Amino acid sequence: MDATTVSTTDDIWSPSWDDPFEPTTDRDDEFAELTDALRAVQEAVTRSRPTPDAAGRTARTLRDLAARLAAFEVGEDEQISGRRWDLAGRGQTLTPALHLDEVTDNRARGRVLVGRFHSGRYAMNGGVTPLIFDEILARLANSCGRPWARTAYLHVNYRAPAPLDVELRVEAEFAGQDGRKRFMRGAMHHGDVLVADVEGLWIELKPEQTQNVSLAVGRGAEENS
Ligand SMILES: CCCCCCCC/C=C\CCCCCCCC(=O)SCCNC(=O)CCNC(=O)[C@H](O)C(C)(C)COP(=O)(O)OP(=O)(O)OC[C@H]1O[C@@H](n2cnc3c(N)ncnc32)[C@H](O)[C@@H]1OP(=O)(O)O
Repeated sequence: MDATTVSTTDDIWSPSWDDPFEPTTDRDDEFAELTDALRAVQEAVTRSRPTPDAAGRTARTLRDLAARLAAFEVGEDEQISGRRWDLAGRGQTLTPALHLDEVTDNRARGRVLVGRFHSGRYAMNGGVTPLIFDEILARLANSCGRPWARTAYLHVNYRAPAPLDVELRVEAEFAGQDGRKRFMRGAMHHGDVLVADVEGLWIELKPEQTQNVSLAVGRGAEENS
C-alpha cells in the first residue's frame, strides 16, 4: 500500500493491540509513555485528512479510551499530569514539551521543537509562544525554594516566524525583585535568529492566594445566588 492510500479495512482499524488497561510490567515509565502517545495522536490528527469512515472509527476508539480512563479520575492535587517535574513537558500536552537543560537561581535554558499541531500556518501559532515563555519563566521564578508566584503579565515581542520541526532555544533570566514582584526576561532563538523575546512579572502569592480558586469562585456564586 503506498503512503497516500487510506485503508478502512478492519485489519487496520481493529488492530490486535495490547489492551492498555491490562497490567504490564515491561515498561519503566508508563505515564511518560502515555503523554508521549497523546502528543503523537495530536500531531497525527492534525497532519491527516482521513476518510469520514476512518475519522469516525478513530473518534470512537478515542472516546472509548477517554471513558475507560475516567475510571481513574482523581482531584487536581492528586493528578500526575503537569506535576512530573522530571519530564520534558511535565506529563501534560497543552504546552509543547520543553527540555530544560539548566535551571539555576537566576537563569534557565531549554530547547523545544513544535510540530504542525502547534502551527499557525507554516510557523508556530502566536498563542503558543507565550505558553512556552510562561513555562520557562514560571519554572525560574519558582525555582530554588522561592515561595509560589503567579504570572501577572507577559509582554511578548514576535521578531521572526518560528519554524516548525526544528529545535528552538529558549532562555530565561531573573531580572530583579522588588518585594513580592519578580521581574523576568526571556528569549527564543532559531540558530542565530531571534524569534521572540519577553518580559514577565510574577507576584509572590499570599498564603490565602494559594487556595483552589475554582472552589472560591463556586462559593462566591452560591453566596450571590
Ligand atoms: C499554589 C499555586 C501555585 C501556582 C504557581 C505554579 C507555578 C508552577 C511552576 C511551573 C509550572 C510551569 C508552568 C505553569 C504556569 C503556572 C503559572 C501561571 O500561569 S499562573 C496563571 C496565570 N496568572 C494568574 O492567574 C494570576 C491572576 N492574577 C492574580 O492572581 C493577582 O493579580 C496576583 C496574585 C498576580 C497579584 O494580585 P495581588 O492582589 O496579590 O497583588 P497586588 O497587591 O495587586 O500587587 C502587588 C504588586 O504587583 C503589582 N502588579 C500586580 N499586577 C500587576 C500587573 N499586571 N502589571 C504591573 N504590576 C502589577 C502591583 O502594582 C503591586 O505593586 P506595588 O507593590 O504597589 O509596587
